[in-house]
Amino acid sequence: MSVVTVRVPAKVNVQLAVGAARPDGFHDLANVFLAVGLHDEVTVTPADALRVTCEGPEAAQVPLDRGNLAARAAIALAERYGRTPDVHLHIAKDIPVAGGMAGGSADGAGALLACDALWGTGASREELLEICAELGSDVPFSLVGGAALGVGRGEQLTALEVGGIFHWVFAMAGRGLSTPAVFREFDRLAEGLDIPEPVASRELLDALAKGDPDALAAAVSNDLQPAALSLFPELADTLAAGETAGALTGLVSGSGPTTAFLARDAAAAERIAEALRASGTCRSVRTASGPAPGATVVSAP
Ligand SMILES: C[C@](O)(CO)[C@H](O)COP(=O)(O)OP(=O)(O)OC[C@H]1O[C@@H](n2ccc(N)nc2=O)[C@H](O)[C@@H]1O
Ligand SMILES: Nc1ncnc2c1ncn2[C@@H]1O[C@H](COP(=O)(O)OP(=O)(O)OP(=O)(O)O)[C@@H](O)[C@H]1O
Repeated sequence: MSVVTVRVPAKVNVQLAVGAARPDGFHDLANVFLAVGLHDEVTVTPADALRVTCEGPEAAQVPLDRGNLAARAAIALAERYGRTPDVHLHIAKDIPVAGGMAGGSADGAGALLACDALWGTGASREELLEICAELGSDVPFSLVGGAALGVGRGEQLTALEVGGIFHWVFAMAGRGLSTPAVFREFDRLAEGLDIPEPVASRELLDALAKGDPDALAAAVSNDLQPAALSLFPELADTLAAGETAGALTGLVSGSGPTTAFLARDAAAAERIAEALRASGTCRSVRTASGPAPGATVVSAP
């Protein structure tokens, strides 16, 4: 009997520039991802048939059928290598569900790497990244971690240099937001407007390379934020509470509704977290720093 466990980080989008809707319904992006130290762990064990279980405070919201991204990853890898995906996938979930932090994508990348190690397929990194891109736009980044610019629908990655550790506070909201619904709201708000091609900000890339939190705070942006706020107006109160508490900046993480606050250092992050907890404007608060490594095998036979 063998068992493989893979640890996978969450992400925050420090820049999310969104272009007009494409004919296939997706949007071209300039998506600057930063992996942060909140993790899910996916453990894979041989079994008689494919089975998914999940533990963690939000486990009840995670689908356990073949729609789970971890199950889809196992099926995709098995198909490619002409075998059956007879495994038990267990997810220890710490990344908020439907929070805009790529929790499902993390489980997809984690299951892929875990099954690959268990089955010894010998798949190349490129092949694994190709399967990730088929599973979802955020999944390739969950595999590679660190910091990267994603173009196309976000799946075509270039690794970015990061010159320091950035300290973040994440405020989890009382309910989730659906990613497709937020993109649809973006389209509605963009109606009649001329949407420019999405491009990465030079100032932002320089701030990351220098590891300079003040410069990063001045350069972050999220084109999905107005859409997320339109669907979830109370997020404005959370953003205001974080900024009042001394965050260098606050923004919606990806499609939301998690809000992310950049702090100057770890002590400031703890102070901001305490103030956010006391503000009553969010369900829970976590601190985490980044960049964090991508999907990593932490225990294997
Ligand atoms: C908002 C982000 O999390 C930012 O990193 C991602 O763009 C979303 O990535 P994801 O959750 O992996 O998204 P996918 O599973 O690929 O797509 C879900 C849905 O989001 C919308 N979508 C996603 C990515 C993209 N570039 N354009 C889109 O319009 C589409 O409606 C799509 O059907
Ligand atoms: N392993 C999984 N974990 C969580 N949700 C999953 C998983 N697999 C499929 N889902 C489905 O995907 C939906 C979105 O969940 P997820 O946690 O990935 O959102 P998200 O963090 O907002 O994603 P992203 O930041 O990539 O847009 C959930 O509501 C759930 O129905």
